[in-house]
Parts: sequence; structure tokens; C-alpha cells
Amino acid sequence: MSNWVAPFPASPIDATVDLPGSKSITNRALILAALADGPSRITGTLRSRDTDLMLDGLAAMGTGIAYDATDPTTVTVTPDPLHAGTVDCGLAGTVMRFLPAVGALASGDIAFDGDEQARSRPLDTVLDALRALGVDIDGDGLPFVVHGTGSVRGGEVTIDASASSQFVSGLLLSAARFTNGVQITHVGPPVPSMPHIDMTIEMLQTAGVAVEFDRDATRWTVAPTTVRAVDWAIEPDLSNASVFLAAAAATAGRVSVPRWPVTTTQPGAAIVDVLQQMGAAVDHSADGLLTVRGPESLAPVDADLHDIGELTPTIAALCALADGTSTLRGIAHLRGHETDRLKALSTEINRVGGDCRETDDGLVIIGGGTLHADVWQSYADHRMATAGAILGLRVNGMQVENVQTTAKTMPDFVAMWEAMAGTAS
Ligand SMILES: O=C(O)C1=C[C@@H](OP(=O)(O)O)[C@@H](O)[C@H](O)C1
Ligand SMILES: C=C(OP(=O)(O)O)C(=O)O
Repeated sequence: MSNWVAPFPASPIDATVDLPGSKSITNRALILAALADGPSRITGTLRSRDTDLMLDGLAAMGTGIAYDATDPTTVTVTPDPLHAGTVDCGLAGTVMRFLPAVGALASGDIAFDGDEQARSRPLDTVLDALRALGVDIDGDGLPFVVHGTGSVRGGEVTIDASASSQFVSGLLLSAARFTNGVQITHVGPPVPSMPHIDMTIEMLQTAGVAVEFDRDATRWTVAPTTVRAVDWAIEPDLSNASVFLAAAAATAGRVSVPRWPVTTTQPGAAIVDVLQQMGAAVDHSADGLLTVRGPESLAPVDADLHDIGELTPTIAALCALADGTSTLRGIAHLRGHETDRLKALSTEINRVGGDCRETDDGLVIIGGGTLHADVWQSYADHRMATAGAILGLRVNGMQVENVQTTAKTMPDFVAMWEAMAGTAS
């Protein structure tokens, strides 16, 4: 696989970029549709490695999946009794943490496996929780087998979800189909990525499933009930949008993103506040066009990213370009993402001449120094690859290793980035 020479534009970026659907919303919609009381039509479905793995996993268990003949982002999901099958989780947290509970509702064995790198991502919390809820499982991480019996007892379970919000979401999404529903109690340091749990709760409510929860994010309850079919319209992926908006910030340019939602549970929306703190101007017009205009020089930030950890690689890349010292905190859990993102970001920022130090729960980045071109390593992490592309806008000749890994959530990333930068061939 050859390295990709990242575009180095001759002038500030000036572009409008329409983003494909949200990974997190797509994968929740697919699961809710598979568990629903009738067929659901999903429009704006993200088609990427993570979401295709979810589609294939559900299909392997017997769910009917029909693709629109002319529009691959329109998918009709028809629930059917779930049966034995095999599920490839790839490196997708949403697949490895959300599908075991679905598999437990199947009649038969569901064998789960995934990428070599996925084997070190935290998973035992979900499997132990399901065991406590009456499910028979062989294994404590990938590969593992869920021995589905067609029903799950459910009831009360105590977990430590401080390593990933997906442990909570993965139980909540299927819980309405458990005989006794679920009562989850979290014990441990605060759960990260809380907007993603809000997303789960909001989407369950849309499907007719009420979730009771306490404000301090330690208890969630779902009673057994019918999951209603919903025709879902998926919002654009705002975490992926953050990378393009960062291009405006990095080059004193302009980037506009259409269809920016007025309200959303996507944590990616928070990029707007961070970019403003770094000096960018933001405008959200009545027709849904969000526009970012970058400042002449970027200001450093001191930010707690515990709720929006997904944005860290984008923000860290900008911090390496900012004039001064930035501190990113509250993100120890990023060590269990696609790769240890704190280590990967500090290694790569330092490789290209920056100054980045890991702390216990984040990064300290001294920006403003002279960066030089090198081969930015991606660690099979889509957001590491896109962070390298951001730095490439300001460093002539920067190369990104394995840029194809962006297919995890954005298969067209290279074409979209080159078009934005005006360097498409
Ligand atoms: O539920 C989801 O869709 C996600 C939750 C978050 O995971 P963590 O809580 O593990 O950070 C986020 O980082 C991930 O990209 C998607
Ligand atoms: C952490 C991420 O992904 P996953 O859903 O695999 O956890 C991410 O996309 O930043």
C-alpha cells in the first residue's frame, strides 16, 4: 500500500462539502430496525466499512436487508426471527459492543470475530453484563461465541462503563426485547462520550421505547416493550465534518457544510465551539448551511474532551498548528479506541517536528513550531489518517500511510479532500 501525498493547497481552502450519514446514527437505526415490529426504511444510510459490517452482521443473523436499486444509501430492513450466524466486527466498536446483545436474542450460536487490532479493545464489560443477564457466552473478548436461545432474561446489572459509553448503549438498544428489560447501574469513574448515550436514548424513544435515567449518569432502565418500526433519516456525520471544518481553520479559509442539524445528539457538533475558541468565525444560516472561516493564526485551547473524545485527533492536529500551548484533558479512554490515540497522536506530531506530550488523561501540545514533511502513520485508525491530512494542508509533501483506513467511516475521503483542496486530478 503506497503512502498518499496529502494536498498542500496554494491558497486558503474555499469549499462547500456535503457529508455522508452519521456512523453512530446509522448503526443504531439498523439495530432498532432489526428488532422492530415491521419493516423500516432508512435514508441517508452511511455506507462505509463500519456500517456495512453492521448490515452484514444483521443479515447473517437472518434480518432482511434490501438495498435501493439506484441509491445505496436507502435501505429497507425487514425483521425476521434471528438465527445462528457469524459476525465480523472488523475494528468497529459499535459492532463488537452492540451486536452481542442482539445475538443473544437469536436461536442458535453467533460466532464473533474481528481484526487482529480489535482484540485489544475493551469488550469484557459487555460480555460479563450479558452473562449476568442470563446469556451463555464462550470467551472474554474477540473471538467469542454467544449461545443464543431466542430470549434473554434481563433484569438488574452493575457495570463499570468508564472505558466506553458503548457498553451502556449496547445493552440499552436491545433491552426492550429482554423478558425483564434491563436496569443498568454504573459504578466507577464517569462514563465518557455521554452525548452518544443521549443519542441511544433519543433514538429508542423515537422507536417507542422509554428509557428512565438519572441525571448523574449512573442508572438507566428499560421496560420490556415493542420496538416500533421507524423510517429513519440519517443526519450527516458531524465528526467527519469536523475534519473538513478544521481545514478552514488551518488555512484561514472557508468551509461550509450543508444540512447541519438545528439540534442533534451528535458530539461532532461541539467542534463549532472548539473552533470558535481557536479564533474561527462560525455562521449557521437558516437553510442549514454551517460555515467556518479560519483566523489568520490559531489560538491554543485548554479543553476537557471527555464527552467528545471522537474529535480529539482533529483538535490535536489543529493544536499542533496553533500559536501556544494547548491542553486536552479527560480522554484517558482514547487509549482503548481504534489504537491508543494519545500515544499515536504524540508519536506522529513529534515525528513531523511538533511538540506533544502524553499526560495521564490527555495531551499537552506546544504549537507554532516549524513542522516538516514525513510519513504520518495511521495505525489503521481513520481519525489518525484524517489528522495527518489536516497537517498536510500546512506542510508541503506530508504523506499519510494507509489513508485507505478512512473507509471505516468515509470511503470517499481522499476524493472529497482533494476536491476541497482544489487538487483533484
Ligand atoms: O456509540 C457510539 O456510536 C460511539 C461512542 C463513542 O465511543 P466511546 O464511548 O468508547 O468513546 C465514540 O467514541 C465512538 O466513535 C462512537
Ligand atoms: C472510537 C471510534 O470508533 P468506534 O465506533 O470503533 O469505537 C471513532 O470512530 O472515533
